[in-house]
Amino acid sequence: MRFRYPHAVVPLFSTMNTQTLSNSTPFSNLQKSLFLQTRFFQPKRPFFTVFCSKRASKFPPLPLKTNGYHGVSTAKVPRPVHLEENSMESQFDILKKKLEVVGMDTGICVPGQNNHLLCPKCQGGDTLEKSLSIYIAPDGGSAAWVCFRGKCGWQGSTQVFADSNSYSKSMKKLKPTKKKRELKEEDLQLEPLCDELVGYFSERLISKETLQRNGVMQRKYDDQIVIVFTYRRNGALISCKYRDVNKKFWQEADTEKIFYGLDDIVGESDVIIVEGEMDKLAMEEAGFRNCISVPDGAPPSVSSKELPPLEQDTKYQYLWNCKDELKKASRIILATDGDPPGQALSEELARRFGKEKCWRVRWPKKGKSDDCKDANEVLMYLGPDALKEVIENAELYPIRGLFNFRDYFDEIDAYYHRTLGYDSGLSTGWNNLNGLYNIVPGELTIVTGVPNSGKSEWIDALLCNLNQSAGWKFALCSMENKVREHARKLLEKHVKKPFFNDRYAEDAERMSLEEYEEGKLWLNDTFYLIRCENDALPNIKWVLDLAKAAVLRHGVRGLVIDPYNELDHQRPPNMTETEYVSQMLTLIKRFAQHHGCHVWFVAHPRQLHNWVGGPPNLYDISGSAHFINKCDNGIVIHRNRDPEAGPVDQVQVCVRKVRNKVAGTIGEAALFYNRVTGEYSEDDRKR
Ligand SMILES: Nc1ncnc2c1ncn2[C@@H]1O[C@H](COP(=O)(O)OP(=O)(O)OP(=O)(O)O)[C@@H](O)[C@H]1O
Repeated sequence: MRFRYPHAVVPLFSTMNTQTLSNSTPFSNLQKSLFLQTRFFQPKRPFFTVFCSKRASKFPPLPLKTNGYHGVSTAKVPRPVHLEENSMESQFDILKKKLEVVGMDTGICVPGQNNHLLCPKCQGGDTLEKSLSIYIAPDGGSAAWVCFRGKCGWQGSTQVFADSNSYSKSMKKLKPTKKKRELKEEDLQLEPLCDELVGYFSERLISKETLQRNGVMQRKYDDQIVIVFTYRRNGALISCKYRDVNKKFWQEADTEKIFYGLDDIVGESDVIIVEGEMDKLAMEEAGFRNCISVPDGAPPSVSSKELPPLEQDTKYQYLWNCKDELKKASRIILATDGDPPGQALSEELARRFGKEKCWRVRWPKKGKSDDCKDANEVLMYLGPDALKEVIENAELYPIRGLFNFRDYFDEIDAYYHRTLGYDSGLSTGWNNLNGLYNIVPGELTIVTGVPNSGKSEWIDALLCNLNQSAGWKFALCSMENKVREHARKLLEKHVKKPFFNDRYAEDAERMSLEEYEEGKLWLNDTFYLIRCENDALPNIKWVLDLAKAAVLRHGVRGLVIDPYNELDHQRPPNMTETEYVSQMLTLIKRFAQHHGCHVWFVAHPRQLHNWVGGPPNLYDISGSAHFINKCDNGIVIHRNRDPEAGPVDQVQVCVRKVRNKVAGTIGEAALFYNRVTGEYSEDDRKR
């Protein structure tokens, strides 16, 4: 069926659903039944058929665009190369001729201002009112007009040349002069709903009482009948929205856009907002009168732009022009459609109301898989109690960056059921450290100790253990190690044999060539080196960028930065070292958490005066107390160098800070260092 809009109304350009009734309701035979009833009104035409345009004019038919007349002048009229001084007059003459063709008496018209004429469409009604306001551009090249009579509302525009500059100017000029029409019910010839329409609503579970209380009417256009939703403020008619059998909507032109049902929310603290009049009526059936509907549907998507100033927020003026009615509203329940445009509308409304004031609903399932899409569907498929439940169970509108624990329940469940992996930490491989220190992905461990205490050796041994037990791979940024020496140390730990048969190997058997070759493959597969090839010092950002690449490309689970003082510290002159360290550790922690990568960061203690050989304190780390403040774990590696105090190969692993009690606690454990292979063991007999 073809559908045409009358002159006095404008189609809704929103994404409002235009499905046919038969598609959108469970009463598939409804449309058919309505058609069968057509004889009641017009024997030969279907009831609710297309809506005719206004009665034929005495003027020749004009090609209509949705907003009125455009066609006459938009034909491709060749534009003169240039216009002479007196061209304005000639343009204006052409324009006047065009306007006369559509019945305007332009004798008194003056360019550059609004002129008031008798409307050729409605002839000014009984009072012969000069209701047509026509603005003619100062250069006489274009005109735009509107009839302010409620019953007419004819509007249009024309221009002398298709690409006339003055055209857009005159259109703009007309806009502010468009005053909102005051509707009179008697002019619109609204009628109470006929029994058939009441029946149609009752099939959608909307009662006659609800229809009457909400002023739902009907209107005849020649031989057509459509539903009329009356938009009122303080009881006065502000606008009308029409709906035909095909679920096509249009509105009275040049009327103020307001929420439907506005009077129902005056003084209410809870306000429900829906996306259509039917939903507003459905809410009433579920016991909620404090509900309003937006007047013109939903946008296709959320705007990526900043909110415009109020006066430029044209699409949402209906939200700004009811501040009084919304004065008491402290809770806005957004119950727009469940489809993407409906959700975009919710977001746009929430942006304007303030998300902290907003709630949202979840539409329940109507069948095995499909969700209800709006309030009327819930009413029809599940009944009023279900709709009531939907509103009562409205949840807080999400605010970016503000969460509740429910948002994380999946993750917390996985933590509880230990399916996340290594949440209590991965064992270091030394049983006597199990209660003290375990490796949790995404944490930062600071390792310190006096020079030569074995910090680097112990970390290397730890990495070998983690690789052996869990297959973890690592990125190494070890500035003090030559690559070949670092390879030797790691291979010795892996093969458990010395690299050379040198003095340090004592009488231990050297690793064989096969063991060495196998070891090389393991080395290559397990460690990724972050090094500045030009002898420059790496800065932390550079290191973390490469570590990120190692995570993404090779799946590394750990990063070693050894040591802090070998990084290139580009500390700005106005920044203290404390501030600098704080920022650097924030970067490292962010990297660790984001990539679930454990970071070991080696930092030296400052020069200790009066040092008597004991392990240093974490607060002794050179640079800043932030090392201990910001890390998740703090470990001091210390070894005995006094033969009289005990075995000199004994190493103390002093766990001085553990933030996560699941992963360990403060304490100390002793390990024994095997000088030949670089291995550490908890049992001195294994040396
Ligand atoms: N418990 C130990 N007994 C004997 N020698 C050890 C022990 N621990 C480490 N070493 C030796 O000390 C040397 C330095 O070890 P390592 O590089 O791990 O120390 P470090 O604390 O990292 O030193 P620096 O702070 O200078 O970087 C190595 O030659 C290593 O073999």
